[in-house]
Amino acid sequence: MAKVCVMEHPLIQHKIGVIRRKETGSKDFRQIIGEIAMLMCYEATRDLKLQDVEIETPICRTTAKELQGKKLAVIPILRAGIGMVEGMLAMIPAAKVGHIGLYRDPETLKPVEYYCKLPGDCAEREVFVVDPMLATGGSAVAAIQMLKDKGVKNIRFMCIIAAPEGIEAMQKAHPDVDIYIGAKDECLNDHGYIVPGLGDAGDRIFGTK
Ligand SMILES: O=P(O)(O)OC[C@H]1O[C@H](OP(=O)(O)OP(=O)(O)O)[C@H](O)[C@@H]1O
Ligand SMILES: O=c1cc[nH]c(=O)[nH]1
Ligand SMILES: [Mg+2]
Repeated sequence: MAKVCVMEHPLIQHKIGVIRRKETGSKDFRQIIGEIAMLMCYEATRDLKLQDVEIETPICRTTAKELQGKKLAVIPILRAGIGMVEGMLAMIPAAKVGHIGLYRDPETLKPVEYYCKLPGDCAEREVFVVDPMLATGGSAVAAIQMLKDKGVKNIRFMCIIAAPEGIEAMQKAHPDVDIYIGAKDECLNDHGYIVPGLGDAGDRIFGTK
C-alpha cells in the first residue's frame, strides 16, 4: 500500500487555518493556496533521488548533486487545481504541466470529464496530480485512472484538505499512488462537502460564487 502523508509543518497548518476562515477573500485565498502548494511540494519531494555530477565552480572542479531519474510533471485537476500550479513550479520550475478538466455533478457527486491535455512524454514522467480538495475521491480517482489509461506509471497525488472517505476511495482504487495531504478533516456533509473544510475551493480561488 502506498503512503498517506499528512503534512505537520507549522507554516502549512497556519496557512490552512487562514484559508478555512469564511472571511478570507479570493485574493488572499488564491495567494495562500499557492504558498501551501509550494511548501507541500518541498515536503513531498524529499525522497527524490540524487546523483553525483562533476562540475566546475569558478574556483575548482568538484562533485555536486543533481536530480536523478524521471523528469517531473504537474497535473492540476481543473479548476481548483490550477491554484496549486504556480507554487509547485516555484519549487520544480522544469516540470511540464498537463491539465485534466473534471467537475463534480452537484446531484450525483460523480466526476464529469471535459478536458485533457498532457505533455507528450507524460508516461515517462513522475507525475504530481494536484487538487486542493479530496472529498468523495471521485474526481481524483477518475483523473488518476485517465493518466494510467495513457500509460503513466509514477503518480503522486497532492491535496490540501482530505476527507477520510476520499482517502479510502483513493487507497482502494489506486493503492500504488502516494497521497500527500495538508490536513485530514472529519467527514463529508449531505452535499458532499468536507467538514469543517473550506467550502468550494474553485469558487473561492476564482471568485465565482
Ligand atoms: O472528491 P470529490 O467528491 O470528487 O470532490 C472534489 C472535487 O470537487 C472540486 O471540484 P469541483 O467539481 O467543484 O470543480 P471546480 O474545481 O471547477 O470548482 C474539487 O476541486 C475536486 O476536484
Ligand atoms: O468541500 C468540498 C468538496 C468538494 N469540492 C470542494 O471544493 N469542496
Ligand atoms: Mg468547485
